[in-house]
Amino acid sequence: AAPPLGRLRPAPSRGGGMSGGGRLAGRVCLVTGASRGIGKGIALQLSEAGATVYITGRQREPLVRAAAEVSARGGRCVPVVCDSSREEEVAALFERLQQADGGRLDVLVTNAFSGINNAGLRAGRGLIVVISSPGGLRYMFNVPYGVGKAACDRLAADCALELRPYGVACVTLWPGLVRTEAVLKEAEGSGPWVVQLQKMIGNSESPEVSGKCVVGLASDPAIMCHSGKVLLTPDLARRYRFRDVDGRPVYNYVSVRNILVMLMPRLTCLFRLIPECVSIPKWALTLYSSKFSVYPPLQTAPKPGKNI
Ligand SMILES: NC(=O)c1ccc[n+]([C@@H]2O[C@H](COP(=O)([O-])OP(=O)(O)OC[C@H]3O[C@@H](n4cnc5c(N)ncnc54)[C@H](O)[C@@H]3O)[C@@H](O)[C@H]2O)c1
Repeated sequence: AAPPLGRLRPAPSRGGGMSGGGRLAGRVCLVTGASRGIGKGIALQLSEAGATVYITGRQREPLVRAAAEVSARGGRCVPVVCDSSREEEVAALFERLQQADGGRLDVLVTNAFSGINNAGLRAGRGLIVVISSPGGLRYMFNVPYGVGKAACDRLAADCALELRPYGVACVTLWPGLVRTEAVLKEAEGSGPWVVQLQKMIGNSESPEVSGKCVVGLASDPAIMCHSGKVLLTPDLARRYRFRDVDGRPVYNYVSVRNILVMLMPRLTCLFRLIPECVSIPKWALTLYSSKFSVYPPLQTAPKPGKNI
């Protein structure tokens, strides 16, 4: 329903704050669902790189608060109240972009998520980054979560094919466990799942890691080589040579060593001999989720859990 947006093209630089000198100066970006969590982390990093960042959310107050934090990083931030599951609100958002920035949109990050699929399954033009998760590979949390993530991954792959002739890249980003406000609150609870979550939080990433990934992709001259792929935050951290905002390396959640340590913590000393950079090959991950292979011996699905 959205009117077509401007194609990826070199942009004139805009004045104001750091936007004259940042890596993404003059770029116009839109991040859906950015009043908190990963969306806000991405908006913060895009702003720090000097971009104009439109952020959306359903409630004005938290969105305006987030916009103030995002602008403080140097770029221009425009908060727009918009429920991504409502067609008419999405159309109005794109209409506004069409008017305000001459219809240009360089980077679209579809992040808005509320456990329902019609919030995350829309697309536009430009560099499109769809935020998804390994829940797209196999059962995680509950049925709508997996269906939504698998659909997001497929949306990005198929859009990449159709948009390639226009020079527009479309990728999926899988963060690891992210220390969002919601995850930290969940970890304050109790129960076996919470105990497991608390252990995993030590190896989690900040919401700005996804932002650094998006900035890296938006500045990558070879971006078309990645179009259509599922990209993992630890892989992009290595490719674009960045660390988390606290200076720690981004945890490699597909590292053979890290997975073995998680499964058999008593043998940690032994597994430490395996270099962390040795990851499970992507083809093996694909086989793990193959629709034609026997599903792992789960007699019953675990009790449906909360989404992350
Ligand atoms: N947190 C993690 O550890 C983690 C890991 C991997 C992937 N992910 C994925 O990243 C995405 C973002 O997750 P998060 O943890 O930041 O979630 P979150 O709940 O912290 O934030 C979601 C944001 O989207 C907004 N939103 C929800 N529905 C919306 C709608 N209809 N219209 C507009 N905005 C809407 C919310 O207001 C909020 O700002 C999700 O797709 C999630 O599955 C999260």
